[in-house]
Amino acid sequence: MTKSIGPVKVDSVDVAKQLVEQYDTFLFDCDGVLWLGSHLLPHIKETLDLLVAHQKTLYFVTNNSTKSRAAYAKKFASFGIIVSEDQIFTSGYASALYVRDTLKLQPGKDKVWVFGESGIVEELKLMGYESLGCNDPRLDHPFDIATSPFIAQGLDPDVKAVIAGLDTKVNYHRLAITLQYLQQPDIKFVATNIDSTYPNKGHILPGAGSMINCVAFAAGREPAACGKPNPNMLNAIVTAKQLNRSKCCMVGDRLNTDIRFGVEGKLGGTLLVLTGIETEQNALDASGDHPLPKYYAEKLGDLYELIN
Ligand SMILES: C[C@H](OP(=O)(O)O)C(=O)O
Ligand SMILES: [Mg+2]
Repeated sequence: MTKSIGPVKVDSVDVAKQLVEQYDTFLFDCDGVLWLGSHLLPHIKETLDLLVAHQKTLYFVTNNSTKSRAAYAKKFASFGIIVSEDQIFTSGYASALYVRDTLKLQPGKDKVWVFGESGIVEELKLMGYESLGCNDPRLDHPFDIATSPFIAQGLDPDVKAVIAGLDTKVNYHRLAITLQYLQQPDIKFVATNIDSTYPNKGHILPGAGSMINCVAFAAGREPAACGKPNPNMLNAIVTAKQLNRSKCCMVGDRLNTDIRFGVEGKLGGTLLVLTGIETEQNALDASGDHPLPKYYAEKLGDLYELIN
């Protein structure tokens, strides 16, 4: 049996051209690949333009649920990159699809408690679901069991699911009320993604998984996680866009989400970039419990810098 070679570094024109030529569709993770927060990484626009010029199809698949697909399209536009909403898939959208298609909650009747940000609320609203929690300003007040309106009014009986995701306004009030809903066994527990951290401007910050685990631990429950590496997210994209998995390449910065998503999703290839979470040592370490990428590069912009 031929020994499979390890990850190939994209550090020459030949390898860069080989990678680009063998796939017709590229699925890009966002945080740590395209940008770090509001900082666009080097030669991203040039690389995406180069791929489009080579008739490649591009999609963007992010576990960051804080923005809706429409808001992400605006973020791309702020960098001068024109991307349509239907090229963008977020873990908030994947979670709303799960509520609609798997949990089959009734729009206009069943409500969702959101421990997360507006990206989740906006995707649920597009499907006709009312959300509670999230940006409700009453949750910004320090929790006091004697005065919390959520305790005084009691739980909303129409809430049939909790969606938990990255919430940069997390506080004890939000944790306490989310737990009250999760203590109801009939209320379904959905998580957008499991990322323990996410990269932002040279720092590694607590990710959705860190705060979701807080309420999961308190409730003694495990959520259904909808983002990468959940194959349902990839299946939804492949079906919606009629993709040929063998001609797709997943580009990401995290091994246990992006690269696992691509490898277990049987995509033709994967490219790990080292501008986010992982190091070159991690990219080559076969002893971990995660698959290794087919290719890796210092940054995505190397494709442009090598080929151009
Ligand atoms: C890290 C992740 O975003 P992604 O890297 O999937 O765009 C997230 O923000 O939790
Ligand atoms: Mg990322």
